[in-house]
Amino acid sequence: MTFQPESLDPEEVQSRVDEAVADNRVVLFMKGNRLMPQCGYSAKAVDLISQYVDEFETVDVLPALPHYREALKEKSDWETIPQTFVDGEFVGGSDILEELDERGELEATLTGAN
Ligand SMILES: N[C@@H](CCC(=O)N[C@@H](CS)C(=O)NCC(=O)O)C(=O)O
Repeated sequence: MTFQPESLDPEEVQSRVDEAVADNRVVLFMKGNRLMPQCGYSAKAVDLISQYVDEFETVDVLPALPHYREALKEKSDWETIPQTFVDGEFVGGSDILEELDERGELEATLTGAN
């Protein structure tokens, strides 16, 4: 059987991004998935988030990378992957997650705890 990559057009990707951000408190757009990240930055973001929340959504951008890059940039004004959104708001990539963690602010950012 031949493997057929998923074919996604820009509008489909835009609505997947909108829905993922709207429907999940914490969502990480990444390369690969939680179990098999395909980029060190995505792996770092998974590790940082997993310290504080068990349940979070991940979206693999690799099946349509150029479309996801554009759709995400529209929302976040951020050029690179990974991208984390919490409660509908863009939080950052892996460096920003790390900075928040070093300042002791990541848990509260992810959980809404004060
Ligand atoms: N410093 C960035 C690193 C992220 C990064 O440089 N990502 C690269 C490699 S995964 C990227 O998105 N490149 C553009 C692309 O692949 O479209 C962060 O804080 O997240």
